[in-house]
Amino acid sequence: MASYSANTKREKKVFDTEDDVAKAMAEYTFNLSKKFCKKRGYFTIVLSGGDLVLWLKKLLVPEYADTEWSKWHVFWVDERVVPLDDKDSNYKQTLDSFLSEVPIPTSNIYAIDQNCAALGDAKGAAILYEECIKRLVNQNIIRTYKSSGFPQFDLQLLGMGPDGHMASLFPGHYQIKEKASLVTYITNSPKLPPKRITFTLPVINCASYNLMAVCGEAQADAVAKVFNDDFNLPSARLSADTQAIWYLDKAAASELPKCL
Ligand SMILES: O=C(O)[C@H](O)[C@@H](O)[C@H](O)[C@H](O)COP(=O)(O)O
Repeated sequence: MASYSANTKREKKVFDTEDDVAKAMAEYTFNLSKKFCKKRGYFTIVLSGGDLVLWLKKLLVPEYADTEWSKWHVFWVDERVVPLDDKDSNYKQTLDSFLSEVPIPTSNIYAIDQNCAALGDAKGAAILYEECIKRLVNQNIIRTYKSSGFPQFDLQLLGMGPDGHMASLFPGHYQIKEKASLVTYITNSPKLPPKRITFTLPVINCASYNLMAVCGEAQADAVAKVFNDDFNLPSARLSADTQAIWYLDKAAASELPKCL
C-alpha cells in the first residue's frame, strides 16, 4: 500500500473523449479478467455508480465475447441505501444496463442486504456487507492483502466527484479516517441520496488494481488538486497493491500542467 507524500507519482492516461475512456476501461477490465480467471479461477471486480454504469456497456461487444463471466464475482465499492429496485440503486442501474446482458451467476452478484436497503438502515447494510465479504474471504473467493487480513479485490473501477470524493468517502467527512472496518456508512452524503455504505480507504487501497475513470470539465479542478497532492480530497489518497491508474478524458485533464 503506497504511503502518502508530496509529489506522489500517479499513473495516468489521457484520452480524447469519454467514449475512448470507456473503451479503454473495458479493455483493461477484460485483460485483468483473463489474467485472474486463468490464475485462480475467479475474478473479483468492484464497481462504482455514476457514469461508470453506462461505460460498462463497452464490455458487451463481440471482442470480449470469450470473457469467462461465470467466474466473475461482482461487488460495489459504495451503494445507496435505497430499495434494490429503486432508480437510485447502483445495483439496479448496473443490473439494467450491464449485468442483465451477461451470464454472471446471480449468486456471484453481491448487492447490499435487501431488507436493510428497503428500511434505509445504512448501519445494518454496512455490517451485513462486511460480513458477506468476510465470508467470501473464508471461502477463498476473495484474497487477502499480505498479513493484514484485509480483503484484496482483483480490480476496482472507481469514479470521482467534482468535490474529489471517491466511493462514498467525501472531503471533510469522518469516514475517510476509518481504518478498522471494511465497510462503513454515511447518512448525510453531500451527493444524494444521503444514505450510503462505502468501502473504507484501507480496503480500497488493498486492491490489486484500481482504475479511476474521470471525464468532463466539471471534474477538472478536482483532478488538478489531486495531482497536486491535495490530500483533503479522498481521491488523492488512492493507491493500490499492483497498479492504481487514472483514465482521464481531455476535459477532465484540462487543468493539469502539461509536464504532468
Ligand atoms: O454511488 C455513487 O454515487 C458513485 O459510486 C460515486 O462515488 C461516483 O463514482 C462518483 O460520484 C462519480 O460519479 P460520476 O461518474 O457520475 O461523475
